[in-house]
Amino acid sequence: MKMGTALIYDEEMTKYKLLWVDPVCKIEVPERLTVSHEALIKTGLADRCISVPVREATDADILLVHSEEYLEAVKKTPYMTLEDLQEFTLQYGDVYFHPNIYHCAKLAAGAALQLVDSVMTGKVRNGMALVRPPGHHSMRSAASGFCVFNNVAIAAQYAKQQYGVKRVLIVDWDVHHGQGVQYCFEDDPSVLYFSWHRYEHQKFWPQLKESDYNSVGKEKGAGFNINVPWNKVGMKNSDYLSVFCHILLPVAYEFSPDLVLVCAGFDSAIGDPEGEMCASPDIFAHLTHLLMNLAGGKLCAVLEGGYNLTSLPQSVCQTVQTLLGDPAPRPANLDGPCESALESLHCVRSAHRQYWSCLKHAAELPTSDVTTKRIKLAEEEEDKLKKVEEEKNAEEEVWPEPPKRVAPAVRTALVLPNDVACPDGCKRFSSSEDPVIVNKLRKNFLKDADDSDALTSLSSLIALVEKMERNEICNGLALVPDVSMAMMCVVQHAATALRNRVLVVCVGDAGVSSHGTEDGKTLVVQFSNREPEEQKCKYHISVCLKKGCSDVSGFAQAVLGLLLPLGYEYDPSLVLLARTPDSGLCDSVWQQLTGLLQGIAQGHTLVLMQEAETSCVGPTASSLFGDAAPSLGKLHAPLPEDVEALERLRHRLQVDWKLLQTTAPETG
Ligand SMILES: CC(O)(O)NCCCCNCCCN
Ligand SMILES: [Zn+2]
Repeated sequence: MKMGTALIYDEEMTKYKLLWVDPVCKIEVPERLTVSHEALIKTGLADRCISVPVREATDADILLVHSEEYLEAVKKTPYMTLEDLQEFTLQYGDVYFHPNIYHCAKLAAGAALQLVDSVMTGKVRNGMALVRPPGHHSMRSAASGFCVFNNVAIAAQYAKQQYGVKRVLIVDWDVHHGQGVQYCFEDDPSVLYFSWHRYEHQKFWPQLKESDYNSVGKEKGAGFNINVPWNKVGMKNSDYLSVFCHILLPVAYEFSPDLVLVCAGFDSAIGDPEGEMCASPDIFAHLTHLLMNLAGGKLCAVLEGGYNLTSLPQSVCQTVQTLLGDPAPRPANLDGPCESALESLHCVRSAHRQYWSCLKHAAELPTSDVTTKRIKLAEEEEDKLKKVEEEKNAEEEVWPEPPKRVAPAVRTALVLPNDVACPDGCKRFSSSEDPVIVNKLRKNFLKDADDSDALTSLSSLIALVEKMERNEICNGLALVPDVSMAMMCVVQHAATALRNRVLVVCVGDAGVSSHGTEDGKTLVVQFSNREPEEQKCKYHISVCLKKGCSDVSGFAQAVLGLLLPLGYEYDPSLVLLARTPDSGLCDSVWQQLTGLLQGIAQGHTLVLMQEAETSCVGPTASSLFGDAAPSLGKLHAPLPEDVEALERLRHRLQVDWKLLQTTAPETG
């Protein structure tokens, strides 16, 4: 059952603004909210959401995070004169007050609480709250960075108190460090806070030492605070996806949260005057998708920053459209993370290797910090030159409108033997016996050409692939007599008919054809417990796990840290996911895999299973249909030999596949 997506917005939160001259604060304008909401309406996305009203956070709600003296002080601001407001503002940094901002700050925090209520009571699956003032900089007794109350921190404490939530993941993709959130939870192991942020070696606001990668949390909270500093501007989609695949997702799956809160700031998108990054708005479709199979899909996104009135609404729409379950657009040319991002990736992974078993084998920090210093000096030289360059063209950033994301008329089609029931919501699919297809199949594939039910299922399969190629059907599942033959048949058809590439993911020991791997039309990634003979080529990758796919955490780490980056970089037009009965894969892991892979190829995932596996039809169909996969629960440590094998494999493949890199190449 697909539950809906909540949208929380109230125009009252547009009714405060900067009343005096302050160049730092002038970008935080009411139009940020109106253009975002209007875009959701214009695109028809708002109508597809469940509108949930805001409410005012109560004093008790606010006191979950803030001190009484701070709350009492803010309570006085509605009655202040302009001079008093300016006076009051001076005690804080990079923030402004207004007679109506206290009211709006209660609504912003209340909106986040309404979102938590809607998700935790099962009224909706996920949702987004469009709010201002933002929250993640505000601290126990201080406003900061346009923030008055810490909306997301309050929501996390509220979820724990009201719903007994054990573990909350907070993902902060805003381009600024949410120091307020870090301070609130740094000794709290029940809240994992992840933030990336423009840092430039502490030169960028709020210029805190504790925003660096070595602030990992304190006491019991050690390991539960992850800072990814961007020491350069211009970070792109590859940089963001690399950090998700090699830091956030492996740790998030090990942590296994009961609820995911997103500090959804969009100043990390291209065109933003604060971030000066180069990631395109559609990247937020992928970031959102990659989080949607955690916590059984319970995801609350709360707006933080975002100051470019063109990229902000585009990014908001990309996020909401993904929450609604629409397929993500294909990621434009991912060319691998930049050197500075790799440096940060390496530092973060090594700072956290002692806390997370998935990072256990991350490379050590560069021993001599001479290296880091040398890199820094080189970077500073380079930056000075670049700064001149940037001044010139900062304002003229242009980027293409994100591509239209049309959800096909039919989401999931199933090719099943007649005696197998079709799960509700999905469409049973069988093709009209197209003589052309039938003859080709007879000639090329079928040993005994009169094997009619093989013929039927294969010709239906081909017809289904063609409908997916025409985007008339999003994804599909086929129960076939022979998985290897069906795979070869689809791959051969795809190689000729489909304009584009096919990613073949094979779980278990089915014989896999290497057709198309020599010229890159096909990328095969096979998971099994059999030691591969020598690695065939760049496009035929065998992942050997000691216990095959039956070891949940080993398999999960292989999917997150190897398969996903490969799939994103390869950027196929079809994902063929085949499993054989010997795979040893449990349903929930299989559903996670099926869910995650739908972020690739615009969701065109075709699952092939042996006819005997009828018990797996239901779980597979629900994942293909867009239901969130069940949580895997806390992951124990993967087998050391598996982690080492994965690290070796990743190290060898990263020469060809840039998104597999996790450390900066040894600088000469
Ligand atoms: C919610 C938020 O994270 O977007 N607030 C950003 C506050 C920025 C403060 N000024 C920085 C001055 C350097 N340009
Ligand atoms: Zn920000």
